[in-house]
Amino acid sequence: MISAIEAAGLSKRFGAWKRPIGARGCVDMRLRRGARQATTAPQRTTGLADLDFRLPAGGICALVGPNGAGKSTLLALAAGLLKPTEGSITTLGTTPAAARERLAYVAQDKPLHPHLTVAATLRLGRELNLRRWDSAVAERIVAEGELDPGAKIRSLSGGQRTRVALALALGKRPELLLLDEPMADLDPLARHQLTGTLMADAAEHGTTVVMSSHVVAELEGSCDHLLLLGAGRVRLAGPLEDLLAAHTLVTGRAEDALTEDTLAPHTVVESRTTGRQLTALIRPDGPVAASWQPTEPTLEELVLAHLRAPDAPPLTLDEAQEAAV
Ligand SMILES: Nc1ncnc2c1ncn2[C@@H]1O[C@H](COP(=O)(O)OP(=O)(O)OP(=O)(O)O)[C@@H](O)[C@H]1O
Repeated sequence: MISAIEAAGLSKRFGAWKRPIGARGCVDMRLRRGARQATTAPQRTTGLADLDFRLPAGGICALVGPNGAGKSTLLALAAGLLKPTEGSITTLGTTPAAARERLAYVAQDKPLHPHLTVAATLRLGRELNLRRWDSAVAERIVAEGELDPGAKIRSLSGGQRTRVALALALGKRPELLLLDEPMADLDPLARHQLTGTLMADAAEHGTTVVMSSHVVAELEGSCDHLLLLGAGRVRLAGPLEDLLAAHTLVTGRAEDALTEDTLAPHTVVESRTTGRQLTALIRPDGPVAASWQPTEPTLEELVLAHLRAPDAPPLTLDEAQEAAV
């Protein structure tokens, strides 16, 4: 089965040259001459470190993680706007550059031509994608936001620009849609309505959608794959149903837990004590002791527990690997 995205040993580091800063905040030439070694040492920031994962085609993948986790970096690599430092990434079974016509990418800052009108922006979208353009969906998204087709992009609010950017992306009728926090500046009603349009359209056309978001509760019920990044690494990856089933949220009396240590056989992702109650997210290894009340976590509980416990062991559930076992 073809993968929407496949990463093998994928790393991305960003380089920057540190300049010595003098007392008044400007570059100090004496420091520059005296400490040549220090002035030219490259400062490397890790965007992604040794990522291995496979995202199957079809369905909606939620890409989550704390600020700086590497979500935007991964989306830009998948879109072919960045090149890996090491390892490889393929999209739709080929290089991101070769897949460019078949994918659409909406960056966090939604770059559009400010001097064009909404109608001219859509016309440009059509001209650039003559073979694939779906004017019906693009015009519907714009119309649902009651945007004036004659309005200049620069006169639109942030949320209205997002709507135009999504209209362009869906109008391209992509096989893979990469969205970087697409709903961040939409009001709750627009968010709800556009999410509905996006999901229905993706389901109808079999589009794979990868969507980064910090609003995890809103992804519940709409995504079927999860990729959780932390510090440039994969923390959780796999079909959402399987990841949820691999975890159990247990609650019990804190004293019982401490004295009996009944959670020891399991992998404890995170545990918290509130008053006399202890709640823990575990990956069970065998039956859970009867003193614990087990429930399946929600997506939000799963993600929050992993965000609170950045050192918890990672878990990747790959459909292909499981089928092979
Ligand atoms: N152009 C760049 N130059 C230098 N460092 C960069 C660049 N782009 C990203 N980084 C660094 O790479 C890391 C990952 O950044 P990235 O923007 O991918 O995170 P993110 O998960 O999208 O964060 P956020 O949730 O805040 O949008 C961060 O440490 C960031 O500082």
